[in-house]
Amino acid sequence: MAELLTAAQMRAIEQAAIASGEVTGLELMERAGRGVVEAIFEEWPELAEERGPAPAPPGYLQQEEGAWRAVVLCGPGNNGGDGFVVARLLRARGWAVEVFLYGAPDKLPPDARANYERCCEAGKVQAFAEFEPENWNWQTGEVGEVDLIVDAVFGTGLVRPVGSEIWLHEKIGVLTSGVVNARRVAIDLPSGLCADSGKPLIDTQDEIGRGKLEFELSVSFHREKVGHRISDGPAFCGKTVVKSIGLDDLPSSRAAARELASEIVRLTQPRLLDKAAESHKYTHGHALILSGGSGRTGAARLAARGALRIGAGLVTLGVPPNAQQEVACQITALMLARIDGAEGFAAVLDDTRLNALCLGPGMGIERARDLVPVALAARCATVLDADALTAFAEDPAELFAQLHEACVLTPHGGELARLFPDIAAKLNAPAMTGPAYSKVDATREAAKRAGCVVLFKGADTVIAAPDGCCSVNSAHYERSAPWLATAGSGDVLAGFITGLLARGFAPMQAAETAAWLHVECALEFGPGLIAEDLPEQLPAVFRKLGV
Ligand SMILES: NC(=O)C1=CN([C@@H]2O[C@H](COP(=O)(O)OP(=O)(O)OC[C@H]3O[C@@H](n4cnc5c(N)ncnc54)[C@H](OP(=O)(O)O)[C@@H]3O)[C@@H](O)[C@H]2O)[C@@H](O)CC1
Ligand SMILES: Nc1ncnc2c1ncn2[C@@H]1O[C@H](COP(=O)(O)OP(=O)(O)O)[C@@H](O)[C@H]1O
Ligand SMILES: [K+]
Repeated sequence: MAELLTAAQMRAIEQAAIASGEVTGLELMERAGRGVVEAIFEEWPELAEERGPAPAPPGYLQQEEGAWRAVVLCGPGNNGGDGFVVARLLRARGWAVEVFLYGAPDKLPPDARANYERCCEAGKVQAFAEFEPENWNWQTGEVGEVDLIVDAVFGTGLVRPVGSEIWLHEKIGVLTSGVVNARRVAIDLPSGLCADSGKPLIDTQDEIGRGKLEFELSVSFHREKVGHRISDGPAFCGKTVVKSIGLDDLPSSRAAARELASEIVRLTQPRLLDKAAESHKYTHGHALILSGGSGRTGAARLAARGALRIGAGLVTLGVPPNAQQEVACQITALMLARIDGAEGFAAVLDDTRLNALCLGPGMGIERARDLVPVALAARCATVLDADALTAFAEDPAELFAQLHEACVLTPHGGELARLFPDIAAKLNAPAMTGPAYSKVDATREAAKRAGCVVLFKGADTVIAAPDGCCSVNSAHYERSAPWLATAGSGDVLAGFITGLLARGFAPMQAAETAAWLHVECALEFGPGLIAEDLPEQLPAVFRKLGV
C-alpha cells in the first residue's frame, strides 16, 4: 500500500525514530544524501563514469578540465544538510562541486551544521548571494558547463512563500536556459513546492517563474509526500524516486506510522473481484442509468456501456419517452426502461433487484431536479455526476440533506465549486503559507459535509469518505494518461463506479477501483483515445490483471 505523507507526518515518524535512540538525525541525513547520489547515478548512468579528479581547493569550475561539474544549492534547514552530504560525496568521487548556502552557517540546525563543516573540509561553501549565474559566461566556457544542479534549498520545512531575495526559480532558470545542459535534481521536493498541497509557495504567480522551477528528478525519503502527487507537484518534480533511509526497519517509526494510519493518504489501489463460476447475472447486480432526452442520450449510453463492461449483471437505461427510439436503435446488451417523471421512476425503483443507480450524465438540469430526490429516497447505492450535481447549485444544502452513505459524488472542479463554493475558494486561493490547503483537504471536507464518498476528478483524482479515508488516483509519471481529458470520459467513469456498486462493492472501493481501472484503460489504448474506447479496453486490462 503506497502511502503519501504530509510534512508533519514525516516529521513525526522521523522524530519518533530519533527520540527512541534507534537512529540519529545525522545517520538519517547521511542515508538521505547517499540515496540522492544513488538515484542520480541510476537516472543518469553516464554521470557514474570516472572522469579526471577535481583540483584541490580553491580550484573552481572554470579551472576544471575533465571532472563532472555540479552546483549544489543549500538552504538553512535540514534539506540543506542533505545537500552538503551530496556535495561531499560527489567531491569524494572527483567531481568539481560549487556549493552555495542560503542563510548563515551558525544558524544551521545541528545535523546540517555538522555536514556543512564536513563539506567545508573538502572544498569551499559560498554565500548564496554569490550565486549569480546570470553573470557567468557559460557560452564562452569561462565557467564551463554544469552537468548537474542539485536543489537542496527547502524541503518539507517550507512554511512561507519563497521570497524575491532568493529568486531561486530565476537562478535555476538561468542555469537551465538551454545554454547549459545541466540535469536538475531536487532533494525531497523542488524548493518552493509545498509538500502537502503540491502548490508552489513562491511570491510570484508569474507563469515564467513557475515554469523554471521544473526538475527532471526529485528524490524523496521513506515515502512520497502528498505534494509529489497532486496539483502542480508532478509537473515540478518531473520524476519522483523514493529512497529508503531505514525507517521501516525501526520499531519506533513503525509504531508512529501505525498511530497516524487513519490519517494517512494512500495511492489508490484497486480491489479486484472475480465473477464466481456458479453465479448468474442477478448475482452481479442490476444497474439503472438515467438518460436525458432526445439528442442527449450519448453520455448515459457511455456510462451504461462502462457499467456493463465492468461486470454489472444487468444494465438498464432509463429514458424519457421522446428518446426511446433513439436509444433503442443504439443498444444491444443493454435494456431499456421508459422513465418519465418522478412517479414513474418511483414505480421502477420498486424492483428491489435494481441495486445501483447513476444519475447525471446528459440528464438535463430539470430532469435531474425531479428525479434525484426519488433516487435518494430509495436508499440504493447511487452515483451522482454532472447535471445531478449542478441541479443543486442554488441550494446545495437541500442535496446534502438527502444524501446517504451509499452515494458517490463525482464532481470535476467546476461542479465541486457549485456545490462547495467555500471549499473551492480555499482551494483556489493563492498559497501564502505552508502547509497550504490542498485538494486532499478539500475532498475530505466535501465528503464530510456531504456524508458520502466524493471523487474529485482530475489527473490527480482524490477520493475521500466521510470518515477521512482518502486516496489519490494519480495519473502521473509512469501512469500519465493525458488522453483521458476527452469529452465523455467522465461519463464512462460514472458508469464504471455504478457497475461496481451493482456488483456489491462498497462506495469507497467502487470509486477507487473504477478510477484506477479508468486510467488503466486509457494506458491500454494510448493516444487517440475517445471515450467510447474506454469500456472496450476492460477485457484486456482484466486479462493482464488475471481476473
Ligand atoms: N529530520 C530529519 O532527520 C531528516 C530530514 N531530512 C531532510 O530535511 C528536510 C526537512 O528539514 P527542515 O525541517 O529543517 O526543513 P527545510 O525544508 O530544510 O527548511 C527549513 C528552513 O527553511 C526556512 N524557511 C522555510 N520557508 C522559508 C522561506 N519561504 N524563505 C526562507 N526561509 C524559509 C526555515 O526558517 P524558519 O521558518 O525556521 O525561520 C528553516 O530554516 C527534508 O525535506 C529532508 O530533505 C532528511 O535528511 C532525512 C532526515
Ligand atoms: N490530464 C488528465 N490525466 C488523466 N486523467 C484526466 C486528465 N484530465 C481529465 N482526466 C479524467 O478524465 C475525466 C474527465 O471527466 P469530466 O471532467 O467529467 O469530463 P466529461 O464530462 O467530458 O466526461 C475524469 O475522470 C478525469 O479524472
Ligand atoms: K529541495
